[in-house]
Amino acid sequence: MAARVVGRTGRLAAVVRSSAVRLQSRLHGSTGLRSGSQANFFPPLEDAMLPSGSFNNRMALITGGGTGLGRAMTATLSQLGAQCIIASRKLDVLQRTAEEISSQTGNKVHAVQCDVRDPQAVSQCVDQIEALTGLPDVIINNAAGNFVCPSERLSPNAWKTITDIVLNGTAFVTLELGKRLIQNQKGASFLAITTIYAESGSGFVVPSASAKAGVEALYKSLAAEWGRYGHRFNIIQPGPIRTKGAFSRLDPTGAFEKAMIDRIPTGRLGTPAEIANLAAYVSSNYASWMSGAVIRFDGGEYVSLAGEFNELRSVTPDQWKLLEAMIRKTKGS
Ligand SMILES: CC/C=C\C/C=C\C=C\C(=O)SCCNC(=O)CCNC(=O)[C@H](O)C(C)(C)COP(=O)(O)OP(=O)(O)OC[C@H]1O[C@@H](n2cnc3c(N)ncnc32)[C@H](O)[C@@H]1OP(=O)(O)O
Ligand SMILES: NC(=O)C1=CN([C@@H]2O[C@H](COP(=O)(O)OP(=O)(O)OC[C@H]3O[C@@H](n4cnc5c(N)ncnc54)[C@H](OP(=O)(O)O)[C@@H]3O)[C@@H](O)[C@H]2O)C=CC1
Repeated sequence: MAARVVGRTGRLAAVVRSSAVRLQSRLHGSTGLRSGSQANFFPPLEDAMLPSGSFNNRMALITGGGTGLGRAMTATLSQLGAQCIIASRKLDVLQRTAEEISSQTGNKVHAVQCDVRDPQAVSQCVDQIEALTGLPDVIINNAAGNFVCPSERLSPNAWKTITDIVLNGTAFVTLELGKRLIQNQKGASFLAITTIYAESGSGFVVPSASAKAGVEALYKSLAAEWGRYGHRFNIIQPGPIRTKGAFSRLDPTGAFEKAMIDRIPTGRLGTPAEIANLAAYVSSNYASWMSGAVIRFDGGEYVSLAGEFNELRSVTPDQWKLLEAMIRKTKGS
């Protein structure tokens, strides 16, 4: 009798395992099955969400605003009436983006060259901003550097490069602007763009994970300390959103993208316009009671990766009947 039960259990386990493997391989195959079906429930909306004019007479600084997600945030804020300043290392890229967005929205976008790793350059950049627009009402710390690399291959300078851009760069920009805003008794909204693995840590992007975790500690700390000066500090943790900057350094072959989509419950990547809408809301006066918030914006990827039993998604209804019967048959421990 015991042998029969054990035999049957073993066969069932094998059936469940092989069916899960089949399903997994279908999901990871080129058809992109889950992104083709589940994603239909969650279509991305691309229009600006807030009422037009929500940022009239407001100045916004977006670091790394020339490309990718920073560019999308700049476009949305500009469309909503803000005068934007975008700052990063490549002036030609910034100028091109500034002209394109200005010509579409009719609102001025200024391009200012700045390497956020250099505190002197940051101070000069803020001088320039003060001369151009006055101190900003909205600051989005979006600039970052990253690449996948086994930690044993990282040189000291590789570590320093990423942590300097992400943690020190964010700190230099935030402290320089914060001090001047405090001196001028002007309130402001500060937003930092981190990542879902700032919370969990992640192998193969260890300098980025460490620095982004530091940025989160910085912003949560200042939310508590500088509310008295009229400053709000919030954090958005995006999940994967296709940009050239991120995907060329984190998924250079394109092989990883399918696996990411397969584990995201909403069945697709995010879009730059979606994060731009969230950033606009957090930076707007509609969110004036929001400070110290950490907003995960990832289509459900984080919880999908974390849950011990989430792989059971691949068990079929027939297999569940068998599993349930086995569980119900169990008496005692
Ligand atoms: C698929 C997406 C899913 C999820 C995404 C989740 C999170 C995403 C987070 C992000 O931050 S994505 C944004 C990514 N964007 C960027 O990185 C844009 C800016 N990046 C750069 O400019 C470069 O990539 C940079 C970060 C390397 C900085 O450029 P810089 O010119 O200042 O540095 P160097 O080229 O001189 O390199 C410095 C140092 O690092 C070593 N190094 C560079 N690349 C690698 C590598 N791929 N692997 C290992 N080491 C690398 C380089 O050799 C230098 O060290 P040494 O001097 O040689 O010791
Ligand atoms: N795309 C994604 O899937 C995800 C992105 N993120 C975060 O979103 C943000 C935007 O990333 P994304 O748009 O994808 O990638 P991009 O590579 O397009 O953006 C990074 C920006 O940072 C700027 N930058 C890099 N180094 C410096 C520096 N030393 N000084 C000033 N600016 C610098 C770059 O401009 P330049 O080269 O001109 O200096 C670039 O515009 C980052 O904070 C990233 O960590 C988080 C999770 C997921």
